[in-house]
Amino acid sequence: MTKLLLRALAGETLPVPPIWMMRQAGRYLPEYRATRAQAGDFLSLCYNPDLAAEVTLQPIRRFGFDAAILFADILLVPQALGADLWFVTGEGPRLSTVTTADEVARLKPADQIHDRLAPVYETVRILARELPRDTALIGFAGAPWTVATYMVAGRGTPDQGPAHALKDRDRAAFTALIDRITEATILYLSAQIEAGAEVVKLFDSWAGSLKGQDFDDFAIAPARRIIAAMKERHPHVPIIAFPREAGERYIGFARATGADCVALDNSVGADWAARHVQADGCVQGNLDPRHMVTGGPDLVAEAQRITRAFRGGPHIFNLGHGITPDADPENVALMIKAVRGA
Ligand SMILES: Cc1c2[nH]c(c1CCC(=O)O)Cc1[nH]c(c(CCC(=O)O)c1C)Cc1[nH]c(c(CCC(=O)O)c1C)Cc1[nH]c(c(C)c1CCC(=O)O)C2
Repeated sequence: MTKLLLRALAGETLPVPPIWMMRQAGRYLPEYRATRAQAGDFLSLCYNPDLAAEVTLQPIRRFGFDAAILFADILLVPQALGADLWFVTGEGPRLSTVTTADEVARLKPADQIHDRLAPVYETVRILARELPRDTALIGFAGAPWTVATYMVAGRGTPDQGPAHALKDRDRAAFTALIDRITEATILYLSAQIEAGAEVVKLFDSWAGSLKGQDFDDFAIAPARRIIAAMKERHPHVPIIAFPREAGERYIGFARATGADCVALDNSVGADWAARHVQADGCVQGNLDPRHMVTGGPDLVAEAQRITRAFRGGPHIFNLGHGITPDADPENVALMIKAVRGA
């Protein structure tokens, strides 16, 4: 029997949707915090294949999710392209910045990323061996726009202002940056698939800040290019695209990019998305991650409402964004029970 996640991605309408959670390996789990302490810090954990595989498996053991997502980070690609990367505890990522055509040109060629990323491929190989037979393995990368917002600003920003400024001031340099990330992403995802990833997901967390033609040029076009290259190299590997906060632009996104599934954030209504997005194929989402903190009957009611809203077509149950460190693991168990018993 094929894995539930792969059946949903192939377009099958299932009586009970497969379920997994963004950031399911993370700080809300005491066993994650212990393994991270053993690794020393977050990046050392990402580059330690045994420990990265261990934290990937922890939520599978505890909750029995239908999918595991490789433990790594979208910012490993900029680092492999030559940017300095470090994490400031309690604040988030910091990178050396790329803000001129010269600095873009000085990044490493895309085909030189593999030395740095080899430990990630090893993590995938370990997982492909060790996961339970019913659990699908998801690889991932950041989408070029989202990765570029961190490379230009050197950190996370509330409005992606620095990347918008570069795009508006020097569109050629910005486009060259997007192209370099796009090429690296194709090679990175292909290597993950060759190591054993069965599905890949593109995280465009800041897609919502692109408006009008910019959304077409920097959210749709790079995703379409990556997906076309992946379909040529690995035609049977499904691809999930997550253009977070795309709003109305979720409509037609799967057709425009070739994605097999569109992941929805929790700012769109499930009934609306069932009508306008699921009509084109599989969707993933979209419970507000706040419910993992607050729990109770509201959590159960919302999880069941979403499950029922998407019941008429292919659906993967997930949160609308990552689970937060203040979440209670008991609420995760409650969510799974609500969805599987809905
Ligand atoms: C924007 C982005 C990043 N990383 C990622 C995104 C896109 C998705 C999203 O919007 O959340 C994606 C990501 N990051 C991580 C994964 C692993 C797989 C998963 O469990 O989903 C994935 C898929 C681990 C992580 N990546 C990070 C953590 C927490 C680090 C820690 O243990 O201290 C984890 C588990 C750190 C990280 N990494 C990043 C930031 C901004 C931060 C700091 C914020 C935070 O602390 O939550 C960049």
